[in-house]
Amino acid sequence: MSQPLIIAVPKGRILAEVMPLFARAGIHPEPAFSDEASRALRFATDRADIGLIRVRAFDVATFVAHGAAQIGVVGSDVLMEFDYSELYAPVDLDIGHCRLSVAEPADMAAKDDPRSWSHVRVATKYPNVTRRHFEARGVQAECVKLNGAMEIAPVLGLSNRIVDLVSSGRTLAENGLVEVERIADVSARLIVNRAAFKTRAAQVLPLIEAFRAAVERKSAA
Ligand SMILES: Nc1ncnc2c1ncn2[C@@H]1O[C@H](COP(=O)(O)OP(=O)(O)OP(=O)(O)O)[C@@H](O)[C@H]1O
Ligand SMILES: O=P(O)(O)OC[C@H]1O[C@H](OP(=O)(O)OP(=O)(O)O)[C@H](O)[C@@H]1O
Repeated sequence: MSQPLIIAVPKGRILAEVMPLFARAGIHPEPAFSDEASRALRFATDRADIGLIRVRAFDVATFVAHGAAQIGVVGSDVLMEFDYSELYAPVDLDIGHCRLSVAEPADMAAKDDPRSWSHVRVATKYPNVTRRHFEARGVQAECVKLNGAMEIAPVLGLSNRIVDLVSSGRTLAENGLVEVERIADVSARLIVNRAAFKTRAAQVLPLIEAFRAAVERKSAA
């Protein structure tokens, strides 16, 4: 038999939504996979031809782009940030919905007009997306790279604005911030390494179809 395909899945918040999707696609991981306390990184499934690895959300794209895993599940926010040409994203999985937005302190927003900006200092986990977004409208963005807790940066003077994911808006509100511009809507995608897509088509294509059908079954339910 050929080598098992490796699917990279992000730990953290998407995992809970990924599990039912995998079940609908006919893939059942060993129990330790959904146990966040487990220290294992690699997991078997009930299919001998499919193994899973559980890695950080931003690293899923890197593992798949370099061919260390052939398939992955990752937010479109991560794909936008890395822009890897080695990745093909054939299926929108309709999970992990949120948006990537610019936010600033509420008192600043009350007197602010985004059309007047020429230079902004932004704390973000997404410096590439942020620079591209502002460049497209003639604004120079100076980015301070953080890996989390962006919302605390403005009040401490680290930046005057942030670019981060927003879902309910609760994190912004509890930190005195308001959303002033939406950069993109985000959802999780199935990604495939382009080389594996060609060289292992017999294994990869049925799996893409299984995930497509799993998403359709969910929206029909
Ligand atoms: N509030 C949210 N609502 C819905 N989806 C979200 C939300 N925040 C993040 N996501 C999606 O989940 C992915 C992983 O986010 P998560 O917050 O679990 O990562 P993280 O904890 O920052 O990851 P890590 O600690 O591994 O760097 C994001 O890339 C995004 O696509
Ligand atoms: O609009 P809300 O519903 O409040 O969601 C937005 C928050 O969710 C994400 O963080 P997460 O909770 O994943 O924690 P993190 O800072 O560890 O990434 C994101 O970075 C925001 O901080």
